[in-house]
Amino acid sequence: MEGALIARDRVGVQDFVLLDSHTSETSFLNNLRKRYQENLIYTYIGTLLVSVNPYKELDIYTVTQMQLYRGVNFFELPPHLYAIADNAYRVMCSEYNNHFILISGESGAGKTEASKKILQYYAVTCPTTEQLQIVRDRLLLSNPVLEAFGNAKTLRNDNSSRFGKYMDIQFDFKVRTNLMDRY
Ligand SMILES: Nc1ncnc2c1ncn2[C@@H]1O[C@H](COP(=O)(O)OP(=O)(O)OP(=O)(O)O)[C@@H](O)[C@H]1O
Repeated sequence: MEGALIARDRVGVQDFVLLDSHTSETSFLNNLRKRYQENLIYTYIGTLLVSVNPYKELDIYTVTQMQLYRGVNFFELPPHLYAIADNAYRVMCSEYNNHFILISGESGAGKTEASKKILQYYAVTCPTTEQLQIVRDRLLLSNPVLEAFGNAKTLRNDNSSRFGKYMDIQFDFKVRTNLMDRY
């Protein structure tokens, strides 16, 4: 499964830095198009992740995929949001400092969906306790409430967020250190 996934991802280059003509816009777009046609929506530029909205459900957000990316070094697996999320978590744990993930793009690019997928990743893969599970469920359920009040249909996006979003996820140090060996 893992081998097939990695082989399938060898379409174009996984990292724009590896393009022969890395300063050419045409090569950049060709690589993006080639990968997109194979449903490979993620490509790195170093540690930055470029994403193209697939506008269809892809089977790349399963729990199996989450487990695959958990604790694995950034460049060992095909580019994915989960690699970004996992890397931020691991570096936070090892360096004892705050990290942020900045998601930007035009309306309809997929920012909101990406932020939800990152939350889901943390919900599934991070050490937890019974009490934390309640907070986690509330956090995930807060999205539909925010969207009910703050989203609207526009020409570009049927579910456009009409507000900026800042999410602050705080991890409990004790839980983290107690359960760190499981990570
Ligand atoms: N990874 C994805 N897989 C499948 N569909 C997606 C994905 N990302 C986005 N979409 C589709 O594209 C639509 C628009 O995405 P989203 O609302 O996340 O865009 P946005 O960048 O937050 O836009 P806005 O700035 O207008 O709020 C989603 O409602 C969903 O149908």
